[in-house]
Amino acid sequence: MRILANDGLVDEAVNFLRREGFSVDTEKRDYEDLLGDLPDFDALLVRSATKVNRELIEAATTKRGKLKIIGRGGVGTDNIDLQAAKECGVVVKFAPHGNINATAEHVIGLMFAIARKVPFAHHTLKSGIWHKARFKGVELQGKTLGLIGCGRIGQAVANKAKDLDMKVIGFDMQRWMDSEVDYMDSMEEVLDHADFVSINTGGAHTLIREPELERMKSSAFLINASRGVNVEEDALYYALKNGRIAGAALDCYEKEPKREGEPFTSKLAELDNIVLSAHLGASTANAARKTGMEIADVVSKYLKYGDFRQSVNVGQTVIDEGIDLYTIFITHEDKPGMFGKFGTAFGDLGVNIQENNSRRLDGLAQTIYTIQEKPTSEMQEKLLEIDGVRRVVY
Ligand SMILES: NC(=O)c1ccc[n+]([C@@H]2O[C@H](COP(=O)([O-])OP(=O)(O)OC[C@H]3O[C@@H](n4cnc5c(N)ncnc54)[C@H](O)[C@@H]3O)[C@@H](O)[C@H]2O)c1
Ligand SMILES: O=C(O)[C@H](O)COP(=O)(O)O
Repeated sequence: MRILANDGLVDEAVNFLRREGFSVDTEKRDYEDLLGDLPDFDALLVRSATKVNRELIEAATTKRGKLKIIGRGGVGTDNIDLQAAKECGVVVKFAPHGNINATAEHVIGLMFAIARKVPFAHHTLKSGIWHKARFKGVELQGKTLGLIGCGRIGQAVANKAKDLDMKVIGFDMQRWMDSEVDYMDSMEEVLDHADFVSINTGGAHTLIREPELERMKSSAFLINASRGVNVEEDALYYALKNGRIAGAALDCYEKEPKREGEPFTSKLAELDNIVLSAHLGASTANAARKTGMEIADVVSKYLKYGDFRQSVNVGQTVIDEGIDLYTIFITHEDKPGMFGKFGTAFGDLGVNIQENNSRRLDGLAQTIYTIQEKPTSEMQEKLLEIDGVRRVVY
């Protein structure tokens, strides 16, 4: 099977996939080339740069199109049309663990950068001018960090901030046990009290507009290493220009260039109370290795064994399907044709099969069918009539 890694993949992951028997192509394709080439690949691996829209997915899944899975080497899947993939029978998986620390460290780094004005001091010294009084900063110790979104990355930021003697408050609809976060009941409460606000929700919603910026302390800093869309850039521009808030540090933007070396334009860059980085949260060798290995592993497992774990557009397990399910256990001879007969028996009884799992016993097989109807004695008898079936229980 063929895998296209369109946004790069560490050598270790490429080698792993080759050892697993896949052929791996890492040559980056632009959109037009992808449209033509993708139908010949079984899997597409991307980071955030490649936009995988409906047109591309449909083109790759027409009758002869082979695309079966899209793997996102990272967390955010907002660059992939998950619904189109679902409609076309393409599973999307992600690899959310490898870049937690890298991103959390970047958030803390951005907080220091904006609080101590390091980039501005660096810039003036590089241009040959000594400024000391102008770059008086603030310390993080004793300040309140307010997290909007307290998931994997938010929690990691909270732990690091605690080690810096910060107070950590946060808002999330889901609360982690044993968290360093002092949970608030609303985002507004966080905005009211925080000296540093860090967005870590991801997703496609705009959370910070003018009213939210108005609520923040005038001495507060906003950090966004989540997604550009989470903060309305126009509103942020005016809040920074008018001194409504003290500063901001951004890693993500409403519009991001797709390729290395492309121009970046934003009026935010005119301001001198903002620090900008080019979506660098996950850009460490460690994160690339961990994330690359993670996505290679879960994509390989889908193609080789039909394993749905770490899927984001379909249930990872039957439990996630959200419907009433029942199990029926069949011990049978391990020979060809058995599953066809089981399928026919269930079909004749009008029973919809959700999933079946099977393991070899000594000379026999143990199969569990997960079905959408409650098992009955009629079902049991019909299955027992099949030649080679030893036992049926439910
Ligand atoms: N800058 C980077 O390079 C970089 C790297 C990795 C991840 N990210 C971004 O960080 C995001 C978070 O990653 P994660 O692994 O922590 O994801 P996660 O799913 O573990 O955490 C996100 C949390 O945000 C919460 N949330 C969602 N909407 C919310 C809202 N309106 N208000 C409050 N909470 C809300 C969710 O309940 C969840 O707990 C990713 O989705 C991605 O967009 C950026
Ligand atoms: O969602 C993510 O994992 C981050 O935004 C990282 O994106 P990248 O892999 O393109 O650096």
